[in-house]
Amino acid sequence: MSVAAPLSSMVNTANQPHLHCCATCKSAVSDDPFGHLVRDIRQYLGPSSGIDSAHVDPDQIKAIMARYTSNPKHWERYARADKSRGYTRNIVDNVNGKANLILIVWNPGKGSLIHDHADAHCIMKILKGNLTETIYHKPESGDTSVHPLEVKKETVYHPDEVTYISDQIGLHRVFNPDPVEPAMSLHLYTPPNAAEFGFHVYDERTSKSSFVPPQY
Ligand SMILES: N[C@@H](CS(=O)O)C(=O)O
Ligand SMILES: [Fe+2]
Repeated sequence: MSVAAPLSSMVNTANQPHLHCCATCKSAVSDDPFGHLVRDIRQYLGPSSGIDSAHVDPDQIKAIMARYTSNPKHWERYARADKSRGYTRNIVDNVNGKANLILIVWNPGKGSLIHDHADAHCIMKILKGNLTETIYHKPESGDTSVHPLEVKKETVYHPDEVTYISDQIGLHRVFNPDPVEPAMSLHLYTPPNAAEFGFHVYDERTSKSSFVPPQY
């Protein structure tokens, strides 16, 4: 009488993607942790396109981003760099129109201008290298007096750390302090206001703001 061999002895699984159960969505997923992160964000923000930032809990998105462990193999296909710019924004997903998920490559020694976030949530996770974030107090609306922006906080973030900013917290500037190596970070903006309506940059010495229209 023959006895059925266990499945594992009959199938060579060495080159197959490993399948396991997704703890969040309870379905089988292949071993694609970055894809899984994107799916978890999509699932949290929901499949419909009704947008209301007040209904989004940034701590939930921070937690989703925090439980992903960065590995360049997962996301290097998005990490396009342009040496002629300070940093390059690569769109990963539009989360059903509810957000922009963007992988930024920061050239060595380069950073963003001081900016607001167009009344949206911004969650940032470091994927590679270190990034310095300087947060500034946002001038009162209607305050046209000329004075330097006041620094609220400066922090150096390391791989896999996650941080959050909104216009309620302040303005910020992000900078790659490494003189040689690029740094990478993942940013989620929800709702995608800056891309749709524009945002403001600020002069550090005068606090004067300038509107930056959406870039198409
Ligand atoms: N919010 C900036 C990047 S950063 O400085 O956080 C942008 O999307 O261009
Ligand atoms: Fe920002």
